Amino acid sequence: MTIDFAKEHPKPAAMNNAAVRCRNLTKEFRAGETIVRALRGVDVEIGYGEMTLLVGPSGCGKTTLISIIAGLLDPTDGEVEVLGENRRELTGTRLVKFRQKNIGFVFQQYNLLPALDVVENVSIPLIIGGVSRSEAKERATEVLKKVSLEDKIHSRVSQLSGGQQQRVAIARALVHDPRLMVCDEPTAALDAASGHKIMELLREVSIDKDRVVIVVTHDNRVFDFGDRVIEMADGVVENVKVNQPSQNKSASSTKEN
Ligand SMILES: Nc1ncnc2c1ncn2[C@@H]1O[C@H](COP(=O)(O)OP(=O)(O)OP(=O)(O)O)[C@@H](O)[C@H]1O
Repeated sequence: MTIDFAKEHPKPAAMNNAAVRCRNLTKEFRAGETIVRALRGVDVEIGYGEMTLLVGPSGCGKTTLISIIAGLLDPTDGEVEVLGENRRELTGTRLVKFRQKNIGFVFQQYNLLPALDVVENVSIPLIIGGVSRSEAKERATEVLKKVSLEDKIHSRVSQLSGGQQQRVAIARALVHDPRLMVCDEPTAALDAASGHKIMELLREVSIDKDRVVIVVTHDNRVFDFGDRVIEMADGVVENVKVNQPSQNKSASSTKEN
């Protein structure tokens, strides 16, 4: 059996300097006799220096798309170019090194290690990349200052609020200075004020001509933060909305969480 909801969708206009380009991207998962077409021909471009939101109903393929872009999943077919590299040519050790150098992934459930303190959690990507423990801790402390957690560096993650844990996860994704940050539902578990703070932080990260931030979200409270909002449905891109700069909200009135 094949689950498919084929529709015709126009190709978007080409961007001069895209950080991510997907052309006719497909992804199929096989579950026994059933093939699920999670992506059914995605055409999309994402620019540098922009915060891009990926929105759409549950099961429309958002996590699958960002997982392919971040090199965590292989596509079934189609073309993907990420930061100038053809994804097809990134395999094995090359792919692992590319990810370590260029990609920061923020998971919805944070995926922090409870046995380690905050600074140790944030140091992990550097230590895996071969940086000494002392230098890793120094650099992790610098990033934790940027996310306003310098007073929590020796706390256990279980002692932090949801918003603070999300900031630790963002610090961990940022610590190796990746050019591409991918965040899966970063505000889903947070109250409005904490969610605003997280989006403000991601916006600051995205304002860099060499950097890209992609945020998957269901959370319509944060839609105005995106420079570009890509709407997906049934495994394809349905619509791309470009927000005017004035529409991108400031969260100056946000409370401390
Ligand atoms: N490993 C897998 N094996 C089989 N089917 C999968 C797998 N991963 C995802 N799918 C299916 O692919 C489709 C797209 O899933 P995906 O997680 O990308 O959607 P999503 O838009 O991120 O959903 P949500 O917002 O609920 O996280 C769904 O039908 C899902 O059940």
